[in-house]
Amino acid sequence: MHRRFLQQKRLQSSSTKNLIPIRTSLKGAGLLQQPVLNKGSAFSREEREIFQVDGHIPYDVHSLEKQMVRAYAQFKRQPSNILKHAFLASLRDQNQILFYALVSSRLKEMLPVLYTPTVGEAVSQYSDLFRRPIGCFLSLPTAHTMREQLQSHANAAFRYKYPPGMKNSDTERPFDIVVVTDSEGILGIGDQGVGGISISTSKAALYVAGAGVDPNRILSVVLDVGTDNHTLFANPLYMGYKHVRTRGVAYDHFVHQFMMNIKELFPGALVHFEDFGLNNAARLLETYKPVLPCFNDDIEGTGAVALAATMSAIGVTKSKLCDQRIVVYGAGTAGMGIANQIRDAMIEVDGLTLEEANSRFWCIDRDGLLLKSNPRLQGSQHDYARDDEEVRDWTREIQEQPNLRILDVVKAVKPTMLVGCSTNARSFNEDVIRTMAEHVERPIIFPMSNPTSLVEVDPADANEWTDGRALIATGSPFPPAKNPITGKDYFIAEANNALIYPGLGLGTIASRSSKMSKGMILAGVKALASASPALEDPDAPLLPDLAGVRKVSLQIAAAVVRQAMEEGVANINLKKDDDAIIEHIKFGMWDPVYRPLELEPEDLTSD
Ligand SMILES: NC(=O)c1ccc[n+]([C@@H]2O[C@H](COP(=O)([O-])OP(=O)(O)OC[C@H]3O[C@@H](n4cnc5c(N)ncnc54)[C@H](O)[C@@H]3O)[C@@H](O)[C@H]2O)c1
Ligand SMILES: O=C(O)C[C@H](O)C(=O)O
Ligand SMILES: [Mn+2]
Repeated sequence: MHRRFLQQKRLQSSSTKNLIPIRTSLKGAGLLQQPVLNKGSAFSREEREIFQVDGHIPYDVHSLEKQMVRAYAQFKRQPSNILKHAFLASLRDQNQILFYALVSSRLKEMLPVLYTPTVGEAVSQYSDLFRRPIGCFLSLPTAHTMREQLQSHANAAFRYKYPPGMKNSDTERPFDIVVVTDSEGILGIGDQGVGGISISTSKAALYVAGAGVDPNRILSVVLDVGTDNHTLFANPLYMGYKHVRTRGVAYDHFVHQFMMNIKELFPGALVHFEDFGLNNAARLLETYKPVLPCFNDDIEGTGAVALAATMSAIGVTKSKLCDQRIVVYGAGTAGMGIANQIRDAMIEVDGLTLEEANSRFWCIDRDGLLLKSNPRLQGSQHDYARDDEEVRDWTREIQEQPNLRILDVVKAVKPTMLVGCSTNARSFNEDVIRTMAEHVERPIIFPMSNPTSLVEVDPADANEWTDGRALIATGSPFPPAKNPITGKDYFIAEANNALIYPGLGLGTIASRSSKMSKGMILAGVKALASASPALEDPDAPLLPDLAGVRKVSLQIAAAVVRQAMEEGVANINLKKDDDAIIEHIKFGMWDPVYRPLELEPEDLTSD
């Protein structure tokens, strides 16, 4: 049995996998309405006859390529990015293959529409633009039937049925990945109530387009516990639970009920937490890490991509991680995630002690520089809070500031690296950047806040104020900046977690791991850093282009699988050999191609 499976696996591991027929009993209008199976004008003559599609569609048969030409022209005709986003959502709802084929073929152009920054608008205008629901809406008042609601999604998810003898992707659990948000901290735009579903569906789309995860094996969820957003309350069209945001015991109970249902109904599935609020994100991750495979994209994904960009930058500056003096501006979910990830790497790579590594960071939040005397410190902030004594050594001019702001800290610390996760637009002003650049040859500057309007500094400005010396990475996509000295374009690395989470997720599910460990994340970071264009050319971007994420994801996933096997958390029977690992991952990847359709045998006999 096992040998036969391996033989089939070998047979199917090339592109022939895409030619395995799918069995269905759907016909006619029913078939056209199933986005997973619908081919629209691409149903072949034979399929049209067998599946009674004739009459439901114009006569001519079109290839997927021709359909993409038409869909792209329609996309281009949409007058704004938000309408382009809505167009793509409709396409996804009609024909899943065409949607992913189009998006994958033009990732560079489509990503900013499908994802950041446009997804921010899609979330905030969700109730106004609503057409058809995609995803799973778990609302607090209907918590008593949560299990049935999740089960109903599992039942409704399309499952491929391959002919006997072929591997069936319908394995023991209905979903491999569950992307969930409670919408309290969407990007930098805060509480967005039920509209947060669009961040979940958008992150899910990137697992597919960016890493080849099967779209039918991802569940996108919003936990609707109410909202404190007054604009949403004032909107008569608002579609969520109109109630102040539930907090405390009732909130924790609801989240716990959700997590326990996932564990029981979808055993081993990876839970991807997205855009939870500051008071919950780290706490929930810590609570559930030991319970089931889970991952917080804003903490771990952002930390991971920032660490990869940092490794790449220190390759250019020819320095070590432990040589960096790092100012983190905005000590929240993402800021602390980044500090923790870089700090842990200083320990692992450079052999620093925890204390030594912590001492390389100066973190600033609303109250200014985090000091040990501050009674409002929370979570990881305690690790990085500076001794009040230290500040007493700073110049009188700095000490006399009411609370230490970014410019004061930059003057005193002379950082090599400045990271922004504050949502405070344009806070890295000319003074801050010029002061930093006075003391360091190649200032490393990562304004990470999203969407575009919230960026701490426009990379074009940072580039100009540093005479083109800055090594820059941003959270949202930006056009290249001109080097004021050489006149050459400097391409800005997009340090968005989307460059790494799809690969981390793919590696975790491909290894069927019982968790996503720190070691697995670090392995993924190293794989991403080793794909940096700046390794070859110091004037090239610090990270590979997000448009090439699918290729990078495979390398990241392979590193993750290898590490999972080494740590003994993987649940697969595979040789620890790079080719075997890559082959195994590729085998499980989903491609947007039309597979031949075959009628269920019972339908054949009953006809
Ligand atoms: N590039 C990426 O991949 C990526 C990933 C995650 C988050 N982000 C971005 O980072 C930003 C923060 O996200 P988060 O999830 O950490 O939010 P968060 O609310 O958890 O943290 C924001 C922190 O900034 C602080 N802050 C706000 N205004 C400030 C000010 N004026 N001065 C100093 N500190 C201030 C807040 O007190 C809070 O601690 C968002 O814009 C988000 O889009 C980017
Ligand atoms: O969603 C993004 O673009 C990245 C990140 O998860 C964020 O919250 O900003
Ligand atoms: Mn996020």
